[in-house]
Amino acid sequence: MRWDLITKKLLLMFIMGLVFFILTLVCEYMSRIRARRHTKYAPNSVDEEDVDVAAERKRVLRGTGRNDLLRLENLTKVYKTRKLGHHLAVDKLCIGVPQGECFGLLGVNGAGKTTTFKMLTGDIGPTSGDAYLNRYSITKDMLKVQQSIGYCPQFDSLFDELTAREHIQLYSRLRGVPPSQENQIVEWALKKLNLTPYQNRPAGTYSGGNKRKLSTAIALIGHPPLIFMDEPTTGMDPHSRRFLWDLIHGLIKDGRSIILTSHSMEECEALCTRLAIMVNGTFKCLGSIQHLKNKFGDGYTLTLRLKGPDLERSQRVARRFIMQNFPEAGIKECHHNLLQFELKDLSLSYVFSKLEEAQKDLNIEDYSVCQNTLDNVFINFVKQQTELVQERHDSTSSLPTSCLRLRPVVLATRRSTADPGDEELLADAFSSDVTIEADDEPLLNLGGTGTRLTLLNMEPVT
Ligand SMILES: Nc1ncnc2c1ncn2[C@@H]1O[C@H](COP(=O)(O)OP(=O)(O)OP(=O)(O)O)[C@@H](O)[C@H]1O
Repeated sequence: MRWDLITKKLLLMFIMGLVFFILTLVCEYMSRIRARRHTKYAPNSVDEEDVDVAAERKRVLRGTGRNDLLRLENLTKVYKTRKLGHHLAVDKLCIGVPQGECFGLLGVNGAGKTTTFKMLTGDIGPTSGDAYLNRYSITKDMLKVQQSIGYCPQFDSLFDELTAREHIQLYSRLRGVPPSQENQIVEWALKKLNLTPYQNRPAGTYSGGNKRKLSTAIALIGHPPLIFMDEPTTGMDPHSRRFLWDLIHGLIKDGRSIILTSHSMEECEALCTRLAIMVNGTFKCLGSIQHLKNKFGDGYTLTLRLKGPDLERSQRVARRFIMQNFPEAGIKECHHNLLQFELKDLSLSYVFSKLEEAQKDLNIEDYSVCQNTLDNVFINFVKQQTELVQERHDSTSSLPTSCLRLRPVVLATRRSTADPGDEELLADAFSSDVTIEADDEPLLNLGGTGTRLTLLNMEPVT
């Protein structure tokens, strides 16, 4: 009788276990199907990528870059968010970075730079693909990888109460510096980053620039062969910036490799041996600065500022004139009284003579013709990111979808200090440097200003 009861209970437990197991399998299957349905893959597939990016992919995957210090093989990250489902932040990156190279990662807010760093430093795991540092895999030997890297994160992760000296001591111990060498390392780091005058002050009292210096000092402890620097000069004055650039040059000469993200072309020109521009998690171009300038920086940008009571009409007339006289011209910007065109294969004298002739008839206030630089190349690539972000936002909100460019009309800062002037600032920033965060309510990140505004409503720009 008792055995009967025990057998029944065991049978019941087994059946419950089986049901639970089947339910788990069903849930897992459903979530995979949902993931596949919701994951937004970048429109630019590997087949359509730039020849230099494709060549690097081939080189890395063929194994020719086996001796590179850092190797990324199809590194991919998909974030899972409540509002947007699955969001592809980094898409099959392939790159090899040899010893002694400073590699620049450029891209607007939200391009996927920090996510790439986070995967390489073990902050988050990749969804697929792998990366190797000194042949150690980030998916299998993260501890070994972490021993060989230094990381200066985008946001200083410092303890307000600790001094610079205490920070360096702390991280020296964490990195396993022998006690006999600790003092020497601390003095070296303080001197190297010009922090000696502040060594005994709590880090909470430092200026933004000195905090960045301390974060850099921490990244250098233990002499790592590879250092990740996420916007290292943000908040630094020009003098401190030059100082840090010299330091980075010294590190490269020493044979260390550096992966740097920056929003400054000038910084990349000063430091990077090669760079890649990242858009929507993929590389859009890759190579030395000179190569990218030669490849993408040709032609001119013609900017017209129009005047007159009927700007719409002036715009129509000006566009017709440009298309008739410079049929190869492509429109770049059309905003209020400003029109921008890209001109190729035209002599400057021809452009100027035509414009001088027509200046009055076209209601042109003033105009300029300038040679395209790497900045223009960057802005052109970056527009693709802004447009995709905008599309994503449109598809997840009830905002008007007919117009790509939108102007924010109701704003509130994250803090409760909404300033009416912000609206103008935001309208300006919106066309160039904007992120709508995927995991939060729509937020606009005003590049450089550090301001984050919540977007409550939008209206199409007419
Ligand atoms: N924890 C997260 N959950 C969901 N989505 C995220 C998360 N972190 C980042 N993202 C999204 O992934 C994309 C890439 O973000 P990432 O921070 O890597 O960009 P970034 O190029 O480093 O930008 P920034 O220049 O502002 O640092 C963005 O669309 C961002 O909204």
